[in-house]
Amino acid sequence: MKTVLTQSRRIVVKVGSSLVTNQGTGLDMDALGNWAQQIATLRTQGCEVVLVSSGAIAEGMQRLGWKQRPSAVHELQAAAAVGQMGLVQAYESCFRRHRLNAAQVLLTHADLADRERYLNARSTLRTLLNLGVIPIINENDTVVTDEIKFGDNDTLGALVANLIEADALVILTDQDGLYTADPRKDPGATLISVARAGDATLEAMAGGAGSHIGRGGMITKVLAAKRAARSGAHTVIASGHERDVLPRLLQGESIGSLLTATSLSLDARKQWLADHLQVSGKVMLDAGAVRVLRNEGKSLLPIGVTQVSGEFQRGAVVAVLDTEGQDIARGLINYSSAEARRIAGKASGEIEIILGYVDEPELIHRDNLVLL
Ligand SMILES: Nc1ncnc2c1ncn2[C@@H]1O[C@H](COP(=O)(O)OP(=O)(O)O)[C@@H](O)[C@H]1O
Ligand SMILES: N[C@@H](CCC(=O)OP(=O)(O)O)C(=O)O
Repeated sequence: MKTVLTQSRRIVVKVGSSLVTNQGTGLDMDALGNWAQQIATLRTQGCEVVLVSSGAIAEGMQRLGWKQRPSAVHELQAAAAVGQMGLVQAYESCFRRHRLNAAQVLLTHADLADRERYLNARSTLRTLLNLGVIPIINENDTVVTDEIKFGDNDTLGALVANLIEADALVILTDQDGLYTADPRKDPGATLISVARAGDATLEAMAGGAGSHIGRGGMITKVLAAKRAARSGAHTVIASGHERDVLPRLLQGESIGSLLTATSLSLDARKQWLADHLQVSGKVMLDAGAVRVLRNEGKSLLPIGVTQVSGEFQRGAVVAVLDTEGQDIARGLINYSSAEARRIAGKASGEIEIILGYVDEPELIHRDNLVLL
């Protein structure tokens, strides 16, 4: 299992409230500074990192002088709004020391369930990563109610891993990893070092939050690993206090609990593509394009497309039809419907002349295409 994370080029790191706020006593600047330094190291090694950070509510409570976590949702939302200020300020100054820009991204469940907002979030995050910026994500607590809440940032971390097709999700917490039982309650509990993400026995071991600071506990981390595995991402649950935990993990060291995605990343991504997304448009192919897609496993080029229907944006999932109109594949398309109509039937070399720019020479890359 040593090599699993060494191949990671894009990772999501999630840090929990108890870590970020030193068990609710205020932002732990040393810890934040440490993670920023580790992330800066990963960037110099060519690894893209998205940080999902909790702690807004805990920090807000601290700033407002509240000793007890309120149960009223609007009070929690108010605390989050206050605390988020401190959180981003702190990260901003930590990353500045490494000459890295950070960006605040606040998301809700509805943003990732809605096709257009999902695509917008995805392109923004990809653009930030291309620009070398570190996106710092939290749930947009101000606008969410219980029904549309992620509720815990472990789930949000997994959805972000799906969104950006990350290779790994690293969940840093206040324990060394997943134990056979909650170590706060069972001193005999032992650490699980490797398991398969989605293994049902893990769910039975994982309990809720052991403190009043964190929300989800271990169960949401185990479920997040299962969800992240759907797009091929492996998950590590480890202690955020472990020295240089991120670079060491990416060097292949075994730290904490590794929950592996079973299928190959590409296969899993295709499965996820086939299973999880609605089709927003259709492209019809000529016989030659059908042949190369089916028999040679190639990418779909605009020249093989005879018709484009539906309205969609770049990155949408579209159905691919043969000459008879039969659904033969689906894939993530590199151009919007308006652009695709203009370049349909044209050679890839002509894309720039027609559109004035080229996003990709393929209409759908073979890695983003699944045959049905
Ligand atoms: N099987 C388990 N292994 C480890 N920790 C567990 C387990 N079951 C429950 N826990 C509890 O989960 C807590 C971590 O979750 P949480 O408090 O939500 O942290 P975070 O703020 O990092 O998300 C641990 O402190 C621990 O008490
Ligand atoms: N958006 C909330 C997240 C709460 C949460 O999920 O906490 P945790 O279980 O520590 O990851 C906050 O920033 O306080």
